[in-house]
Amino acid sequence: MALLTLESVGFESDSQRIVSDVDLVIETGEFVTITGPSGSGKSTLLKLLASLLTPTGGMICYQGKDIETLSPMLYRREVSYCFQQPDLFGLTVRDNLRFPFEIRQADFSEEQAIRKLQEVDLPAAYLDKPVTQLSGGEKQRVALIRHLLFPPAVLLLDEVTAGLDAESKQVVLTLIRRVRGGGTTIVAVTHDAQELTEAARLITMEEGRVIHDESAGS
Ligand SMILES: Nc1ncnc2c1ncn2[C@@H]1O[C@H](COP(=O)(O)OP(=O)(O)OP(=O)(O)O)[C@@H](O)[C@H]1O
Repeated sequence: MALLTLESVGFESDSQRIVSDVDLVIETGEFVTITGPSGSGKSTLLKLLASLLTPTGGMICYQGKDIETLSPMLYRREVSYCFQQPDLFGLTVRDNLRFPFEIRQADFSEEQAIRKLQEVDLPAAYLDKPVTQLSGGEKQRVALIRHLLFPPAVLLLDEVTAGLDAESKQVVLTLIRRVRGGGTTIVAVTHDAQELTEAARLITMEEGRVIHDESAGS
């Protein structure tokens, strides 16, 4: 089933065309990677999908509905965007993992939070660790599990393994595989060769346009 549909999507800023005429259909459960040279518009396309930017041309539909007509809060629960730089807030890991419960007006489950920490090889004691004491790789692991405590329908990953140490990268890739196995649709911007081999569909961008769109093995 078509989950996300892009029709002639474009984005201009200061009269500069950053994304031009992108037509794509992303089906439920797909794992798509977007690659291409620096400055080719990959992150901008992902931010358009996340509704963090609004297309200046064309339309993006989620389950057949123009995303501009959907509640931003509800859309962001369904379609979760992870930044390259982990966007942690508050004082501790607990503050971050409590957030997804708060926005759903649900009681915080320490057990669920600890289980998620363990999924990314972090011990239960990390719950009360100050975020300032985490390494870059640990911050990214916490940022990712914050997005996954309540699994989204679509996970948008913006170079989440870039700059990570080897151990964190493997932990993150294992997590992404598990998320994929759970049926979440994944769209990942990456330059990383290993991450690229994980995907079933590879989209290449150049100068704001999609120049290749192929399924693995095709
Ligand atoms: N809001 C904006 N206003 C003006 N220019 C922008 C804006 N966002 C991005 N750009 C420019 O658009 C181009 C594409 O940026 P984008 O970050 O999408 O590229 P990218 O393919 O993700 O690059 P990289 O691989 O280096 O992260 C760049 O030249 C960037 O400077």
